[in-house]
Parts: sequence; C-alpha cells; structure tokens
Amino acid sequence: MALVARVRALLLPGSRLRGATLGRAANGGGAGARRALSHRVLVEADPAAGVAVVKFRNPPVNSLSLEMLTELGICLEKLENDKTVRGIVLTADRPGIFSAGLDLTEMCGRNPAHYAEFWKAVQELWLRLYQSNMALGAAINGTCPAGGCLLSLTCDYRILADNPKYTIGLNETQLGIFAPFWFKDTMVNTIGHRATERALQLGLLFTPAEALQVGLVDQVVPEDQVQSTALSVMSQWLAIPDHARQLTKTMMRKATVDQLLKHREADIQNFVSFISRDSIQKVLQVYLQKLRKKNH
Ligand SMILES: CC/C=C\C/C=C\C/C=C\CCC/C=C/C(=O)SCCNC(=O)CCNC(=O)[C@H](O)C(C)(C)COP(=O)(O)OP(=O)(O)OC[C@H]1O[C@@H](n2cnc3c(N)ncnc32)[C@H](O)[C@@H]1OP(=O)(O)O
Repeated sequence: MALVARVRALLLPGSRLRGATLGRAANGGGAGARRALSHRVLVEADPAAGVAVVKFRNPPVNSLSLEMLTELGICLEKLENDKTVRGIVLTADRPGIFSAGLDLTEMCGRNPAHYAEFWKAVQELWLRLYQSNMALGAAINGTCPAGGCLLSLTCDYRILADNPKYTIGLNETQLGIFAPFWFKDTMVNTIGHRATERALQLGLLFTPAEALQVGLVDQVVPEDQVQSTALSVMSQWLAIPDHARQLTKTMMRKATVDQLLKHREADIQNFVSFISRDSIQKVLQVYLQKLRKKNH
C-alpha cells in the first residue's frame, strides 16, 4: 500500500482526529477548547473563537518527511471539514525550529518511484494550503529554512519571533539545488520579483529584522508573544465575512495555483530526473554529512 494510504488508514478509522470530535483540552485554551494529536501533529481547536492551532512535532527538526507531509495534509483536511473552524495558525510545538524544510533523507539514496511519491506529497500539501478557504497564519517560533519557509509563505500572514537565530528564507541554492517555479512564485507573490530574485539566487536566510524589512514576515514580536499575536491577528482576518475574504484570496492566488495544476506531472518528472542525477545526489549527501558531523 502506498504510504499516503497507509497513514490515512492509520489516522482515520480509530483516530483521535476522527470526524469533528476532537477531545476536550486537558489544559489551556478557552472554554470548550479541544485537543487532538496524530503522531507528528498536535491540534488545539477553540470552537468559540473558530480557530485551530496546528503544532508540528516531528523531532528533532520538524523536517517535512513523507509521513509528516501526509499527516499534516490529513489534519488540514479534517479541519477544513469542521464547520467550527474558520482559521488555522501553524506553529512548532517546541520553540527553536519551526521546520528544517523538506526531509533531505527523502531526497537522497532512494529510487525514482520514491522521489515521485515524495514530490507529489509536497505538491499536494502546497495546493491544500495555498488554496485553503481558511484564514491561515504562521506563528514562526523557530528557524525556518527552505520548505519551512514555503509552508509559512502559503499562509495569509506571518508572525516571527525576535531571535537572531531564527532565520527564514528559501536557501536551496546554498545546498546546490534550487527552488522550483511554484516555490519561487509563492515568494514573488509575497515580496515581489526583484527581492525574490536576489533572495533565491543567493539562497538568503533573513534575520527577523531583515525579513520584516523585505516583507517576508508581517510582524516580529518577542518570542513569548508569537502565538498570542498570531491569534490576535487572526481575529482581524475572521472579522471579515468568510465569502468575501475567500473570493478575494482565490482571485489573488488562482493564476499561481493554475500554473502548478497545469504542469503538475511535468514538475514531478523534472524533480525526479534532477534529484536522481549523480552530481545532485553527491551534493545532498555532502550537505547531510556536514549536518550530521556536527553531532558526532
Ligand atoms: C531542470 C529541473 C527542473 C525542475 C527541478 C525541480 C525541482 C528542484 C529540485 C529540488 C527542489 C528541492 C527543494 C528543497 C527544499 C528543502 O526544504 S531542502 C531542506 C533545506 N533545509 C536546510 O537547509 C536546513 C538544514 N538543517 C539545518 O540547518 C539545521 O539542522 C537546523 C538549523 C534546522 C537545526 O540545527 P540544530 O538544532 O543544530 O540541529 P542539527 O543540525 O544538529 O540537526 C539535528 C538532526 O536533524 C538532521 N536534519 C537537519 N535538517 C534536516 C533536514 N532538512 N532533513 C533531514 N534531516 C535533517 C541533522 O542531520 C541531524 O541529524 P543527526 O546528526 O541527529 O543524525
């Protein structure tokens, strides 16, 4: 059975995320707040506010492995079908690393079928997030490179913790790979063409002050206020009638979404043939070894 089907089977039938029946929160949250978790994602829903906080918990670095992409996608699908939820805030369960981006071990030493399955899952999560009818906010409470940055860029707004260690950006070129067109388009839609061209060619990771200046994030706040600020900004977005906000969001994002929908299969084939090249496998392996060496 393909991994997506296996995780689905694991999560759906007896899952604590089943249906709209999330459990009541043991602590925290407003009256009636509910809490549910899958292995890698914790959901804290506050039906009174119409908001769910989705927390990544995929140690050690919240990398976007195939399992993580799949579980996150299923959680989002459930929340989208839950009539009590109108807005979602994405954050890391533990501060320090929002997400280290795509899981490099999924792109190294595997076979073409695996690369294709992985890339399809990356596309699916992006499509789900970028087209979401929900208001989406990112409470970025940790470092946020590459795929982690992409996740935050799919949101309607971004709040970043004021910690110089928490850099954010699409740093792919520093690894010897590059951001595909729809990563690029998502950034262009946020900070414009020239700033994106510079950021992507140089693989820039911006400090909070730089990210604010270039418009990559909307607010930089003290570390202990990231989630509360994201929730308070969410109430502004939810003050707008849903249908008006959703139609506007669709209008703004449709052309970008359509580009990927139109070239989806070719994009998978391009990814598979690019990532399978010996030279690319070599640079990724060297990068991974460097990361691992630090700890051994
Ligand atoms: C013509 C062709 C046409 C089209 C082509 C189509 C597509 C283009 C091709 C490819 C596109 C790919 C797009 C890629 C997107 C990505 O997201 S790539 C991932 C980029 N991420 C990074 O660069 C971050 C790397 N990690 C770090 O910098 C640090 O780990 C950290 C700052 C996030 C955290 O630092 P520390 O707290 O010090 O933790 P460690 O560094 O010690 O890490 C702990 C542990 O985790 C492993 N790890 C870290 N990051 C990843 C990761 N992304 N994936 C997998 N594993 C990761 C690290 O190796 C350590 O492992 P151990 O030592 O414990 O074994």
